Amino acid sequence: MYLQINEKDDYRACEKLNLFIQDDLEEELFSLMRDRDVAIVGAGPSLRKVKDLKEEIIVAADGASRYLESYVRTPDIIVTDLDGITKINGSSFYVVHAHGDNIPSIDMVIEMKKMVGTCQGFQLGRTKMYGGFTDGDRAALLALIAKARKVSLYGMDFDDEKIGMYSKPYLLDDIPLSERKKIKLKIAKEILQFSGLI
Ligand SMILES: Nc1ncnc2c1ncn2[C@@H]1O[C@H](COP(=O)(O)OP(=O)(O)OP(=O)(O)O)[C@@H](O)[C@H]1O
Ligand SMILES: Nc1nc2c(c(=O)[nH]1)N=C(CO)CN2
Ligand SMILES: [Mg+2]
Repeated sequence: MYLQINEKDDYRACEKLNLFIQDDLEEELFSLMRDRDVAIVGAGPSLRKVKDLKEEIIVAADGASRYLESYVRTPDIIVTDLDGITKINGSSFYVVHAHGDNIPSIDMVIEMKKMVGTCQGFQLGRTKMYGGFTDGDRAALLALIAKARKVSLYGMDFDDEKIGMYSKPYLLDDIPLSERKKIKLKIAKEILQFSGLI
């Protein structure tokens, strides 16, 4: 089993996302995290143990944003490939990742007040590439690049046998890891180890 990522589709996705980007808000995004204590929150099963966060800035990885909005506080930043969220809130800064498997969902960015777009393999126009693979490790690298004072991880369960229920809007409970998700989490773990964050 491998991920079967289609480079041409990734390119098309990046082209589409770039068409939606009017202003380059990268500096505004970085300034939210610079010299701040930043919490990066993933959607692993341990997310439901997060009751409050002391960090000044909360960055949610995709589906984790739905839990945080309901039970903790609205994330300052949401890093998403658009399949973990169902609606756009008016206050978070969105970092949207385009790839070959989310091309139709890219339309959702129209509603976002503040957005930076990222792609993989190609950097076109105003899109960015900060490194990383899954929304969680991409969010963590973003905080490092933005020069956060301290980066703390929550809801990141790379060795768990389960995918957390907040990973997708249609899940009602944690579910066993699929082969595809296992590979994705292995890549994410290696990136975070290489970055010295775990
Ligand atoms: N056991 C886990 N289950 C789900 N997410 C996890 C787990 N452990 C860590 N995470 C992190 O939480 C992040 C958010 O989860 P989510 O499933 O919404 O991510 P995603 O990157 O959008 O994945 P997908 O490829 O399924 O869209 C992941 O990107 C991953 O980095
Ligand atoms: N084409 C494609 N690219 C990706 C995908 C995916 O499902 N398809 N998932 C990712 C991590 O969540 C990162 N990149
Ligand atoms: Mg997702």
